[in-house]
Amino acid sequence: MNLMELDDFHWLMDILQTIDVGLVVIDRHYHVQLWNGFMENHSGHLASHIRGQSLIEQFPDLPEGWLRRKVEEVFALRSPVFSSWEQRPRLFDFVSTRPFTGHSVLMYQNITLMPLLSRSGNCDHICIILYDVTDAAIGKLGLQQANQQLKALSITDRLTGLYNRGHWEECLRLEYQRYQRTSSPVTLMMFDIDFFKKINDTYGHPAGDAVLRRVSATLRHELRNTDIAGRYGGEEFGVLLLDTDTTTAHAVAERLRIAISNLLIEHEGQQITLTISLGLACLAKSMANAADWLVEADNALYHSKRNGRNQVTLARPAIPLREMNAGHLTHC
Ligand SMILES: Nc1nc2c(ncn2[C@@H]2O[C@H](COP(=O)(O)OP(=O)(O)OP(=O)(O)O)[C@@H](O)[C@H]2O)c(=O)[nH]1
Repeated sequence: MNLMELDDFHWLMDILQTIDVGLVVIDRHYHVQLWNGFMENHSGHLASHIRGQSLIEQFPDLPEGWLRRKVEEVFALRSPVFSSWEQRPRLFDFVSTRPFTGHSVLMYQNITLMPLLSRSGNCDHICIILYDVTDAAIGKLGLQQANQQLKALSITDRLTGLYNRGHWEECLRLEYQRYQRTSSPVTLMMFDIDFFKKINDTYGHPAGDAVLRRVSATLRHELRNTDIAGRYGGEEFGVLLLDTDTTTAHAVAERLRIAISNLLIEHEGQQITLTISLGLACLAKSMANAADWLVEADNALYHSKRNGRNQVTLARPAIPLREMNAGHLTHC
């Protein structure tokens, strides 16, 4: 090596040592041959101590199975392999201190595994290149989280926490379409608080809001996770009871009716009781679209209202469910 080449070599070594990227060279037995300054700083292991040692033994937390698969792939194909933080957040559990917030988090890493060929063309070593992409990853994750929160807000009714009308109607259309493919029973339950205007007028609007929140909480408590509940209007609610035929839907509706009629809502020293009227419509092939389905359930609900409130009616033909219990069960 002449003097010029020696200078070049020293510069290269300086660069490798100080570059803000992790560089590790391993042989076929996973023994470390090169460990640069970045790796020393973040791992706490000096190059002089780790050189010649097994990477796997020195770092028991490494994802060994994943690393071995990737390394063997690089040796076999003699071409680089890349893994982004989105596929696997990190190879080494290094802590990163974020410059702007001073907040410590585990470092997110992009990884490249590169085959190193000897002058005779053999591939007996691999270089692991490790990029600290923590800031980009945290930024992207934050954005994703903000987008999820925005989406949740855009489909949620502020007062009750149930789905808002727009999103719930979208679910109604999707369930209608799903039924065309699967024909599995699905029942729509619409209900409305009885004499809600009187509650507002007697106890005040904030008390009315408290009633709406409590009714929604009771509804959530009575439903299965798969049921889809939304606030349809002021004091009207819609629930899609999935995989539920008329008989089961009736049991759900009655349970809800009784639970609501048993509520005693305390608001600023006042005790409020209430009832609801319900309508059920099991989806049938004869219904031309989701709007038809909704009309059927709404008609059943208004039948309950006209018939004295605090009761359940099944659509087509409108039958109060008290009669169903007496043996007049009609399926739609
Ligand atoms: N507190 C409160 N009241 C609301 C809200 N949205 C709608 N309302 C009220 O709900 C009441 C609905 O009254 P009506 O449509 O006459 O129905 P109702 O008094 O429940 O009578 P029936 O449905 O026939 O039993 C109106 O007074 C609305 O102002 C809300 O978000 N909060």
